[in-house]
Amino acid sequence: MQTLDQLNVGGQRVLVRVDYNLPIKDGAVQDETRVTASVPTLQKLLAQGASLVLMSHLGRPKNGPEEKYSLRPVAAVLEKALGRPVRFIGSLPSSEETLRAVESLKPGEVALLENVRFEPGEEKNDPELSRQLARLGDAFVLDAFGSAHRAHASVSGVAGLLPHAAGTLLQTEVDALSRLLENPARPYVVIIGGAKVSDKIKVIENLLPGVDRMLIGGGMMFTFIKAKGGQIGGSLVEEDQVAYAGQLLAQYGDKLMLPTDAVAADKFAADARTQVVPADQIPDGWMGLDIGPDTQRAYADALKGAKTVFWNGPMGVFEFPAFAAGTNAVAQAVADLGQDAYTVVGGGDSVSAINKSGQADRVSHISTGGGASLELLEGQRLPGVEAMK
Ligand SMILES: Nc1ncnc2c1ncn2[C@@H]1O[C@H](COP(=O)(O)OP(=O)(O)O)[C@@H](O)[C@H]1O
Ligand SMILES: O=C(OP(=O)(O)O)[C@H](O)COP(=O)(O)O
Repeated sequence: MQTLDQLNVGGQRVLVRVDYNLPIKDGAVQDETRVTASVPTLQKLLAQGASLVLMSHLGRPKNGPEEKYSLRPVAAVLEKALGRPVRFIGSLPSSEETLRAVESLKPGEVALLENVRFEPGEEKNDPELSRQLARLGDAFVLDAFGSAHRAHASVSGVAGLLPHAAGTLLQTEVDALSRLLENPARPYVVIIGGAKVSDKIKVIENLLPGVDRMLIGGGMMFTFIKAKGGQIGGSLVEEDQVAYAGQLLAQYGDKLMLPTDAVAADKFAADARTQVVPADQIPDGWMGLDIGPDTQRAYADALKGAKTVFWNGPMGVFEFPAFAAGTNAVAQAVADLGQDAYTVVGGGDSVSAINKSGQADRVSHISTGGGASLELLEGQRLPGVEAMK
């Protein structure tokens, strides 16, 4: 990839794609890792006398602008992390209003644009949107490792239209994850959970041949349990992928570990009634929101002695304390491996969870990308990385 040193940005306006898709609850940012991780790149560009136009997505808005997906709360977080004012530009990134606003930036000034996914062309990688975004800078820097697997206008589309380079976060992440690709020390254990089941179940097949064990938790578990004929009540499931999950179990059953028990809830809420049940016997009207105590012990045992670990996706709905025990138990087991293992935890919510558990300092690498890391680990070329070559 081209590096920042290969760009001469003094006096220029630099368009920077960051990943500020932060976990936000009731308007409050829950975890700032993705912002603080971007600061070295931003400081480096500012030190060279550039002005900065930052763009990111937040969540998955489907119908244009919506207040709950606004990046406005992130501007204050960035201001604090950067120690200088940040101008939030609330108009659509492609609009003339945004162009006029960024044209008035002076060297050393920083602007944050509104959510690029409010633009219908963003996820379609619409060339017209890429052209409009390219007007906002003299050069383009990609530092959004967490989005590098998306061939979207603000990630790869705009790169072809401006002199470009990878930011230091993107570079550091690719280097840290490459260690997992090149002869990982064994046993190598991968843990997958979370809620983005349809995205992430696809990478499991390509990861399985290279790992010694894969532990499944979170919302991911129920598609597998259903494939085994289990009863999953109202739990998260990807019906289209049940047959595929069955094939994976038939081929790799010896490597794949599934939960034996789960914490079931009578509603998706912090104050739900709960009960621990066998993971394949979730009653009708109930949903599985965490792995149970037997599974926590079994997963901690499976992690003992591991020399390489990659974890993406919380084991349960850790945002509610009643469903955080599974995630915390796995965080503890990964952290307890200490210096004897190379341990990587990645993903917006997974990082938020390990920070909350107090174990973050004890893992080798905290990655800002979940899906991006998984795609890199299964050997795929990431559109963002390719665009920076
Ligand atoms: N059993 C479950 N049912 C529904 N959602 C779950 C379950 N377990 C975990 N989750 C949710 O998964 C989300 C994180 O998933 P994901 O985005 O895939 O992870 P990451 O951001 O770390 O890549 C969390 O918000 C968590 O509440
Ligand atoms: O949070 C992200 O991915 P992750 O949950 O896999 O870490 C990235 O910002 C990508 O978001 P997307 O999966 O909606 O494209």
